[in-house]
Amino acid sequence: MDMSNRRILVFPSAAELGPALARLVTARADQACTSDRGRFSVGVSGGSLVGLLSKELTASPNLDCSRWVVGFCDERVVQFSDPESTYGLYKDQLFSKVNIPESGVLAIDPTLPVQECAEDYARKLSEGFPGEAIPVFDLLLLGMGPDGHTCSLFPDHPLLEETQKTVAPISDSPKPPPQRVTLTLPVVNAARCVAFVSTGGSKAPVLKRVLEGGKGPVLPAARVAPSKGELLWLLDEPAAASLTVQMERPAPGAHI
Ligand SMILES: O=C1O[C@H](COP(=O)(O)O)[C@@H](O)[C@H](O)[C@H]1O
Repeated sequence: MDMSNRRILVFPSAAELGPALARLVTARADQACTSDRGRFSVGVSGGSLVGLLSKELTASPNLDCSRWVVGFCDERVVQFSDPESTYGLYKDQLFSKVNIPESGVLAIDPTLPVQECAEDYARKLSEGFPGEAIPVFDLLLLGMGPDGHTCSLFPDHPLLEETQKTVAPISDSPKPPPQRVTLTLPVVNAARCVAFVSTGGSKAPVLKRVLEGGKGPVLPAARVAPSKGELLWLLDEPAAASLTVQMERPAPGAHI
């Protein structure tokens, strides 16, 4: 796997990582909005990212999201009012506080059975990325669980081998809730930039395996390798504690 486009950026703590993440998102948004595309497409993940991203973006001065298209890297098939709903959390913490147009948020329909929900979300993505055989996001923001899963792509799961669908249903997620929809690896690896955000010492052992290799099957997060885009890992010191690979420690306020 070609790792020449991979950068590992380490910040003293999540408190320093957060503003750097916001600078990354806003810089990529400005770049995309002033390109021929005239808009910024970003895919967001759930879990710990929701709070961090929402806090930092809502604190960003003069944030203009009017030309953003937001998709979900994965989503739990539960009602939006359920605390497990990633959309529900972002709606409360981010979408309701910034000027993202409602039409710019590509959300699942949680009233559908999981298979139809995935098909419906795939159709929304296809309509949201007209003329693209596979949606090419400007930026995907990913998390990683302590088992090495990313999106809702879990270790040893057959969905890791999906090559045709852009969105897949999963009804046996080892992490609750069991029913979810997820972008597939071909979509993740087609993005212009993929940024993982991983913080805390509990992630250190899995990060070592994902970023440095080792025995055992390749974990889902280690299969993320954008074919033409960049791959960034934003870590805090506790998460990076066991790593011996080359890392960057950006100066405070630096653009990444
Ligand atoms: O279940 C999920 O977990 C992953 C990782 O979450 P984290 O809380 O460990 O950061 C997340 O990226 C994914 O979107 C979510 O559905």
